[in-house]
Amino acid sequence: MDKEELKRRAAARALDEVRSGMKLGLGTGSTAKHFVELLGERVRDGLDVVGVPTSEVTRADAERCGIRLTTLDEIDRLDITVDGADEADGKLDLIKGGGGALLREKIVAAASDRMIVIADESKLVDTLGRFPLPIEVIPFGLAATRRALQLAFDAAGCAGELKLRPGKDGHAFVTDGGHWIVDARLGRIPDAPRLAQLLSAIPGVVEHGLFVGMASTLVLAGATGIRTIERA
Ligand SMILES: O=C(CO)[C@H](O)[C@H](O)COP(=O)(O)O
Repeated sequence: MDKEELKRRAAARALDEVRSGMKLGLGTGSTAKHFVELLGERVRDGLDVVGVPTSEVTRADAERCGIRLTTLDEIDRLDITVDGADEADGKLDLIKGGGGALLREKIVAAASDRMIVIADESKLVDTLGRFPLPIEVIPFGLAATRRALQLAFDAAGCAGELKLRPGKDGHAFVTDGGHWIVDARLGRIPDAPRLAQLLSAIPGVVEHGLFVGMASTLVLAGATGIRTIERA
């Protein structure tokens, strides 16, 4: 089956959890975009929800689909965030940020009672790390931040090359928050919670793409059907 069809099926399954009156976090990426489009169809049929987008791209998509939007300055908590992931393991820890929206995605997920992750089954891995780990950094002092990152990788039992993410214009990719992203090719992250802690302690790191203990449900679509994994 076509991968886009699998992503849409996972998105449709997450939509089953949505009720009128809910406040929703709207993720970023090609899978989350399916959710926004399907949600838009339901809104046109009368579903009353309000959303907080996790990127300017998702904001534009949601507006185009007629979804009412708000901000985390106007409301306290969200009922559910629905977002994609670059990788997920069996404990529901994630790598996110392939689309560069990890900072807003993490802020929105942290403000949500539930985070439902939607993906095709190729995103499920035994150990995180095959997908390069996105790390959002401040441009100032980048070389010092890179050295601190390598020390953190050593301390967490992993190693790998760091690459500044290029943008379309050949310069560095700039996030919605005005920062840069370095992608760490680690191959294998043996202890994601430990690495997450070490990365969060580096002054030049704004946020990193390890989402540890945040997802409540993982919806995986495969050729044989939908599998749902709940946090233990
Ligand atoms: O974290 C993300 C964006 O920052 C996305 O959720 C992640 O990259 C997955 O994207 P896709 O659904 O296109 O595979």
